[in-house]
Amino acid sequence: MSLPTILENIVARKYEEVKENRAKVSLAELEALCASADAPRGFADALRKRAALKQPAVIAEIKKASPSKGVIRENFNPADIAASYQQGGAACLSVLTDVDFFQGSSDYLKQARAACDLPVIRKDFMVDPYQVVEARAMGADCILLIVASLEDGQMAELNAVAVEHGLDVLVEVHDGAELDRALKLDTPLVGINNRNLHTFEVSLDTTLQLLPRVPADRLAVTESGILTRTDVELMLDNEVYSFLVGEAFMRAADPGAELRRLFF
Ligand SMILES: O=P(O)(O)OC[C@@H](O)[C@@H](O)c1c[nH]c2ccccc12
Repeated sequence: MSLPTILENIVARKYEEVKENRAKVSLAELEALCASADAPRGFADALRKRAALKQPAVIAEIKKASPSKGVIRENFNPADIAASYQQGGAACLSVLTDVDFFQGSSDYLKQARAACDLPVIRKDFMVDPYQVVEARAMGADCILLIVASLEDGQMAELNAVAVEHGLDVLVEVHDGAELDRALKLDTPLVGINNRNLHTFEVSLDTTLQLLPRVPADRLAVTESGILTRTDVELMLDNEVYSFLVGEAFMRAADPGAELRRLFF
């Protein structure tokens, strides 16, 4: 038997976390919180608007640490970073809410969203409809579905709950088989993760190889490992306008200024 990969460990922990959270706040209570939450800001629309003009549509990520890199940023104030990203020209934000592996928090998402006008994706490992409702209750505008960690039926259910709650969905793939499965969902945003979540290997070729197989009515978002102006130009030359970038910004003293420098 082979050892479980990090993705498998995270997903196993998520099922436990959902149980713990449900014992503290019931689904009915979450639904009530959704009713009083700020209206969704239109995550997919914000990206589409930029991409239609052939301008970079950047989802700027707020990430303190990751399993592959350890602590990425010490001076970590989500509200300041969010404001800086908006100044720098971001189209949307991504906030890690996973506590155990990424040192994230739902409070970070709330603080970041309150500090700007940008739509925000809850970056976490969704395995249960409870987490989708929780996402909307904390104010998220979009959720991530990672095909590598979900069955087809689960994905369809999570997607349906998201749509029902006014959330957009970014469905994330890493290879052709996952892309085929992702395309069964009726969602406009397809994320191509250049980082393999089982091995952590990063290659921008992942995006270039899968891109021809993304139908014209979907928006491809290249995710992970975008570090230099050369990386950005490679994507723009291939007509990829949507980007999800974390580390390159998080390591800069001024994350928004680094966004502007890399993209505009
Ligand atoms: O920091 P990077 O290499 O710019 O990557 C950002 C983002 O793509 C990455 O954090 C990510 C992509 N998919 C994920 C799924 C879970 C956690 C994190 C991720």
